[in-house]
Amino acid sequence: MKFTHDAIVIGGGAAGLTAAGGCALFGLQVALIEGNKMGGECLNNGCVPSKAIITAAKRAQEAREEKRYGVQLAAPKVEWAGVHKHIHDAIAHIEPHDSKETFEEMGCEVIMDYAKVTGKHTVEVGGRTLSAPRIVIATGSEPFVPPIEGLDSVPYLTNENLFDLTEQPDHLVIIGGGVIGMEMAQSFRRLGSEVTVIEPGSPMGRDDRESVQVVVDVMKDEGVRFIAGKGQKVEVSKGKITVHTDGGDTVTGSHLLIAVGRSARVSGYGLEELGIELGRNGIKVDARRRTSVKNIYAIGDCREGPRLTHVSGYEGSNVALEITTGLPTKVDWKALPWCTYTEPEVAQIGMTDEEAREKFGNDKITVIKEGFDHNERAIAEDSTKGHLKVILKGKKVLGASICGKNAGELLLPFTQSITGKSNTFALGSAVISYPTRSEILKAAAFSAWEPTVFGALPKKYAAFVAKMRRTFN
Ligand SMILES: Cc1cc2nc3c(=O)[nH]c(=O)nc-3n(C[C@H](O)[C@H](O)[C@H](O)COP(=O)(O)OP(=O)(O)OC[C@H]3O[C@@H](n4cnc5c(N)ncnc54)[C@H](O)[C@@H]3O)c2cc1C
Ligand SMILES: NC(=O)c1ccc[n+]([C@@H]2O[C@H](COP(=O)([O-])OP(=O)(O)OC[C@H]3O[C@@H](n4cnc5c(N)ncnc54)[C@H](O)[C@@H]3O)[C@@H](O)[C@H]2O)c1
Repeated sequence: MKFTHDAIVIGGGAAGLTAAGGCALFGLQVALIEGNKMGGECLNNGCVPSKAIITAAKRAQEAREEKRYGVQLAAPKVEWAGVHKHIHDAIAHIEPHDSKETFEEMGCEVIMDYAKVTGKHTVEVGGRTLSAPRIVIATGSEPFVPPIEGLDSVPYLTNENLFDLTEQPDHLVIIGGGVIGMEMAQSFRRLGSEVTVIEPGSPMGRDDRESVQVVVDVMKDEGVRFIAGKGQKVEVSKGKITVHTDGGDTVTGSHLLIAVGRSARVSGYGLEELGIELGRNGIKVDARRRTSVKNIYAIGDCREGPRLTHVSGYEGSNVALEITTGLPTKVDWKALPWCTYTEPEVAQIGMTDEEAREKFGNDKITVIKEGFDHNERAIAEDSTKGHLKVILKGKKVLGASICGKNAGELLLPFTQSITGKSNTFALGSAVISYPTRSEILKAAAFSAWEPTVFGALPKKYAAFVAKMRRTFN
């Protein structure tokens, strides 16, 4: 078969951009296909707008504590148009990093249209048939909308329209106390909306219990109301939305946000027809991110597994490396970090206390806990809420849970403790929680290695592997 490209990447979000960019920098012929907006969820409806609103909310909260440290601020006056502008300015500022032009400059052929996988090696897009030895699916996920009675006749928000609100909600009712629910609950409350969160289990269920409790207490103090239960039925009357829970509670608000998790985008573009195996919520992949059709990879939110921007980026670069070098490249989650950007932040790397005890048994695990109330910088800054917990098996670090100001920035040393690698190459390829300032360290280390990694010799080698693959598949 004569191929049009060396690799075809479907999806221009964090996962697809990293995979396509990586392959192109090694000199491969890459087609990058995006049907909607370059940058995907993170840039347009996810991390960037959510972190922008968190910033506006922090500013309002700080001003609310009018008199502090002998300094007086005026009480906050929130103008929603300004908040909306800040959110969209942040998106516009970052947009060029992910643009069609940027990726064309890197050497990709960028096609703005929806793609369909039509065979093991073929993809149809915009009336053309493209072919390549390797295809990468990076189609992402969308908000899961649960089967709640009445929901189809009630206007509701998800992360796809939340950041387009042109007026501030009087009372935002949020179904789901996961990561989105908690970050948005605190933000809207701080900006002056009444907020109620409906959550059946423990909020932010994947995180360390003690850390989550600190945040829940802070949010309750700030006026967020929590209702234990599942959203079961919703109705709208005179512009107000009422949610009934399975526990018999009722709450009426002006706006409703659904934040109960994600659905992987797996249908409507040829996967079923090709017999690619699907799991409960996403494409099934092996440790190398190969699907059941081995020359087709699936990375990022569309496959089963963790759904985070830095995870999408990590998988994208792993797959690019495997495609260009021909060497198997497995993912490793031992040192996976993540952070929820509430105030205080809740950051995690590796195992939590509970996970380690469950896996190795109570007697094998030691947990060291240090409170920020003994940290003199925290005392001077009057931000002593929270702690650091290091989870050890013997002297080996299995994980760390941090709750406190800028907790996400404190994870990096534990990446090195868990992996045992600390040189600049390791730093340049470390998985770092997104978005944190710590990423600048990785960027600098990566830049130091860039001329070597994408130098003439590796490119020659990649060209040889690509030629072999075009000949022998
Ligand atoms: C509100 C919110 C806040 C978040 N905050 C954070 C955070 O702070 N930190 C963090 O790490 N993660 C965060 N996330 C998660 C993060 O946004 C996702 O994990 C990440 O964006 C997934 O990237 P992806 O490339 O896998 O998928 P996506 O970004 O969804 O990209 C997939 C792309 O594929 C395109 N596509 C789909 N089908 C086709 C097709 N057939 N043909 C062509 N194109 C197609 C889509 O249009 C889309 O652009 C947040 C998510 C949300 C919703
Ligand atoms: N800071 C970050 O890294 C960040 C921020 C936002 C989102 N994200 C990513 O976005 C994804 C989606 O986040 P999310 O908050 O939608 O999902 P989530 O999985 O974090 O939380 C969903 C919550 O909804 C609850 N729930 C389910 N059904 C319900 C019902 N009927 N009524 C009430 N509650 C119900 C669940 O118990 C759970 O706590 C996650 O994969 C996350 O990784 C990451």
